[in-house]
Amino acid sequence: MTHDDPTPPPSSSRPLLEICDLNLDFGTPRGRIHALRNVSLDVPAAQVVGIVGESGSGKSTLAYTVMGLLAENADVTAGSILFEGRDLLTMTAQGRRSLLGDRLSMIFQDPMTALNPVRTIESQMIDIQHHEQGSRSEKRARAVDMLHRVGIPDPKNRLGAYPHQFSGGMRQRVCIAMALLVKPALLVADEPTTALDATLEVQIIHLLKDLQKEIGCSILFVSHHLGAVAELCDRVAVMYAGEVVEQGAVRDIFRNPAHPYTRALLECDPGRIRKSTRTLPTIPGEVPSLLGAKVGCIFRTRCQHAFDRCVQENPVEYRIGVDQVARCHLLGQERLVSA
Ligand SMILES: Nc1ncnc2c1ncn2[C@@H]1O[C@H](COP(=O)(O)OP(=O)(O)OP(=O)(O)O)[C@@H](O)[C@H]1O
Repeated sequence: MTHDDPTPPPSSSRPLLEICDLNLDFGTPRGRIHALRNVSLDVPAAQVVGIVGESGSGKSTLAYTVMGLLAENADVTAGSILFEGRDLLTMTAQGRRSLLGDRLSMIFQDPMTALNPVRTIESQMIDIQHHEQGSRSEKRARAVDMLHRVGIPDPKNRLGAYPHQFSGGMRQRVCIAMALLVKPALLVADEPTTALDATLEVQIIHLLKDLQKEIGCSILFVSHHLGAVAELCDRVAVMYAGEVVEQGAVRDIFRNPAHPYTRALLECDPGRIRKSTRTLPTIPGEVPSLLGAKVGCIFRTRCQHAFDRCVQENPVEYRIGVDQVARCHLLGQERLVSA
């Protein structure tokens, strides 16, 4: 990550999505919750980037911020989110609307969040193509083709059905079909398999992988499931209490985790790198309150290696090898890597 590099990279090598030093608070009667702190993350073109971390670490907040679907009490206090070089945070509402459902689309944990229960799948799949050229019958044919590709049996006849007439797994397939029908550059997927049973999860992950390759889009994939991330993603960012503590190539991080939090997550998950669908097990201790300012390492209260510096200073990002960075004082202390 070289966000402070004064020379911008050539546009062809520029990541599709560049999240730089993003800070977001939620105003609450108890005070301000710092849900995202100095989050920097790139999503390269045609790659899948996973976001993992325990519940409450800020994964969904990050995904929703990219999509501009923020709660009323949310306040972005600093940072930028560049999508194809344009800042989504300062863009006009009209500019953002023109991207949604065209260059940017989303799938949710609960398919009913995306589907209108009182309209047929056909009308929703035709509507979502409002940016696309073509007659209604051409759009209908594209919808049938996409439903077929996501594995909906007898798609021509199923077009006239309402969402409640599909099972949970089939509804999520319909949502994937809708999200990919417009051939987005970026698909944001917020725990799309969490509500499904293990067999369905594996099927949906394979489906996403195949379609991502075929369409050539990027995916920002939020998940609790390390196995799903290992299966689908090229890169992964590990979040803890609103911060990205480690990120890099999936293979490097799963083989050689550098941050004690990443290690703890992986050590607790015997199915790692295999096709596990386990949820993240608990690590001893509790996630700290996100209220108020923080000094020092956010993970120190649960870290068995914590020392004085972890209390006094926020860790900087250390580079490990070519494509892996982590925020941990141990990495500087042991002089394993260069800052
Ligand atoms: N509208 C809101 N108002 C106040 N706090 C919020 C709001 N939305 C989220 N939070 C808080 O922000 C923090 C991050 O939540 P978020 O849902 O992004 O975490 P997550 O990692 O996606 O968790 P999960 O895996 O359980 O969905 C949590 O402490 C959560 O309680």
